[in-house]
Amino acid sequence: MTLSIPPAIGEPHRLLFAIPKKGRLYEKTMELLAGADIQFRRSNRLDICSATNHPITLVFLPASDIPSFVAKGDVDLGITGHDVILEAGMTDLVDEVLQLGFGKCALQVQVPEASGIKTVDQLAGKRVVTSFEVVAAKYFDELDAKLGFVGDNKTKIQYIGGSVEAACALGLADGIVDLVESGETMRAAGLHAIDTVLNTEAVLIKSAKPKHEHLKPIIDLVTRRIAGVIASKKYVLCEYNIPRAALSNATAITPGRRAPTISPLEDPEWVAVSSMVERKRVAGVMDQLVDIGAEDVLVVSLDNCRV
Ligand SMILES: Nc1ncnc2c1ncn2[C@@H]1O[C@H](COP(=O)(O)OP(=O)(O)OP(=O)(O)O)[C@@H](O)[C@H]1O
Ligand SMILES: O=P(O)(O)OC[C@H]1O[C@H](OP(=O)(O)OP(=O)(O)O)[C@H](O)[C@@H]1O
Ligand SMILES: [Mg+2]
Repeated sequence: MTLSIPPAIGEPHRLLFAIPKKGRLYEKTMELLAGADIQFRRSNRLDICSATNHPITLVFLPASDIPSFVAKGDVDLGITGHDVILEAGMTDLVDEVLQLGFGKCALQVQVPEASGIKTVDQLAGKRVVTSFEVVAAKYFDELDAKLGFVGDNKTKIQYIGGSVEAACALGLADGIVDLVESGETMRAAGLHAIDTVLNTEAVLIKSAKPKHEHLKPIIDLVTRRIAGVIASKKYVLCEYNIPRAALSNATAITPGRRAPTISPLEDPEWVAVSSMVERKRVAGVMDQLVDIGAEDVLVVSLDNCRV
């Protein structure tokens, strides 16, 4: 598809694409845009800029503001965390088009290791500090209801904007609800997790009721390109030679996405096979292939692809 020269910002047929302006999602989102060949030059400190090779305007926003901008159709596409969409109460108003494979972490209930609290039932009714007050309130409302806690006996949720892990040591809370990836922050604060509220990763979102129907082709193009970048990180190409007699066993090990490519070799007893394999499975796949007689097993990284 050929796209016309971009008109100026604000012209109606430019796609507005919201990008996290800082934090954990920023670097990976920049890599994704580069992989999708969305080129731009952002002036220092400016939060809006035009792509130079597509009719797209990038808007740099806090990750937590992106769901409501997209839900209202004020921007057409956005990248943010699944957790942020739930916290903003926007699940019904935005479509999560693609899971992006980064920003993976879990929202967990944590208590001081020294507290003796082992279950969320023991924490219920006490003080909980979090940046996720909506999600945490829903979680503890359900728990309080299950335990029959009402009125003053209900769990007290208090919002703070950051450094949530310090709340227990400061005497502000008996437990917290916060994100955990490696667990380093949690352990450094002397906390341990007693339950997982949700798992999250970065997602590409669009409005469930888009304002600009005529932008559908460029939305689809960007979505396909980003899907291609993600697939190229998720898969590798595995190539090997195998005796014809072992081919059916080999293709069971490497079935590919649709089907493996099988090519004849000069030696009629042998064939060459080429197949996409999930990167995280590839070491085990290579072991199995060698076990059934494969030779010259090669693994090739993908720069980009369309799936
Ligand atoms: N440790 C982490 N590992 C992976 N993803 C994370 C982690 N922390 C946050 N995220 C994801 O990134 C989203 C934005 O959080 P982040 O902390 O990067 O933004 P921020 O709080 O606006 O930035 P900052 O912490 O720099 O002020 C979260 O909602 C979550 O989806
Ligand atoms: O399990 P870990 O790998 O340690 O990651 C978890 C930490 O990452 C995020 O904090 P961030 O660094 O964004 O700082 P913030 O608390 O100021 O937002 C999150 O709020 C946790 O504190
Ligand atoms: Mg943060």
